[in-house]
Amino acid sequence: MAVYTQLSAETLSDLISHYDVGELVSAKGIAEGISNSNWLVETTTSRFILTMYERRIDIADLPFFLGLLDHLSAKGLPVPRTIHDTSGAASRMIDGKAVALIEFLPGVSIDNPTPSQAHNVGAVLARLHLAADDYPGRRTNDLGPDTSLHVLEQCGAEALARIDAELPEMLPMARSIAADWPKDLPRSVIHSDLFPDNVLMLGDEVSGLIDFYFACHDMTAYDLAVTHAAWSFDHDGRSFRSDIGSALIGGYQSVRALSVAERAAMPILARGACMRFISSRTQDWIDTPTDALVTRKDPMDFVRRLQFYQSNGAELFA
Ligand SMILES: Nc1ncnc2c1ncn2[C@@H]1O[C@H](COP(=O)(O)OP(=O)(O)O)[C@@H](O)[C@H]1O
Ligand SMILES: N[C@@H](CCOP(=O)(O)O)C(=O)O
Repeated sequence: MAVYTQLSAETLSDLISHYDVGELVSAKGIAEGISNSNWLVETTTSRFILTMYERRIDIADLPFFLGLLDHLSAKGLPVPRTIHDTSGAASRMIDGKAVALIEFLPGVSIDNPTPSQAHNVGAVLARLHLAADDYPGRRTNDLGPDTSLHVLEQCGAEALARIDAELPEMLPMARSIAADWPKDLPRSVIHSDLFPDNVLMLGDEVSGLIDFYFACHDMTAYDLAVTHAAWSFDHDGRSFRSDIGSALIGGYQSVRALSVAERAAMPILARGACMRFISSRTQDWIDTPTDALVTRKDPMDFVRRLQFYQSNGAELFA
């Protein structure tokens, strides 16, 4: 579940009265997601998503995230635009927490993509990179390979072994990824968390890209590597779907060709992408009480993916 905060009907009505969107009809908490509280809000004029920012988001970054939604949406990407309140503000505060109202987009998240769907996800990711290139906002990636290494070192080998006997093996791996991380590849604003649950689809078409709250400036090929790792395996990372991986990269390259250097870097970028999710999931695993109303995500799902890339990355991206 992801409704961390209960909002009364009066609070919601009062909030909606600050926007030019009609009157509140209903607000339903959305179970999906783990970081923020989300409600599907219906007013007398339309449907919206109301997000309350709860965890991992520095409120100072909100103008970057919300401005990016409007920038990409204005360029024709399937990205929700933000609804500004009657004073022109893209976010408001409720009891010390920031909230934003954004456009509701149709579509469903896909668990088992077809190659055609994966192709279209790859293509829209490349369009996103091209469209974001002139976005004036700046935000550095604070979840790069040095952070992954630091997080795992802070947890320590003993705590890692308590989660899984194989997890401590990720410490030397994280060191080598951080040491060899490429630096001179093309950059833009990247989504950096384009998992299936952050893509809405209608049939084969991508109808929505959501959850830009890890977006930052970084290497575009790294974003493709994150997306490849998130889409091309079954749920627990035990089996690789080569048709999906190829379709994703083919779709990306139908819009933006990878350079020779980007292609050569894909194996380490894919390992680094896995390490980023191993480290955040490990940290959450340790920090989240077992009785919390949030389902913890297993870091081992991405250890298996990383091991796959370690063994097969060179041929896979050749
Ligand atoms: N603009 C949108 N249009 C339609 N549904 C949305 C939109 N934004 C979020 N959702 C729904 O809310 C859920 C959680 O949103 P998300 O931004 O992924 O939350 P979290 O940051 O907590 O992971 C999504 O899985 C989707 O069902
Ligand atoms: N995609 C990440 C988790 C990030 O959480 P989100 O709900 O904000 O997308 C993972 O799978 O570890």
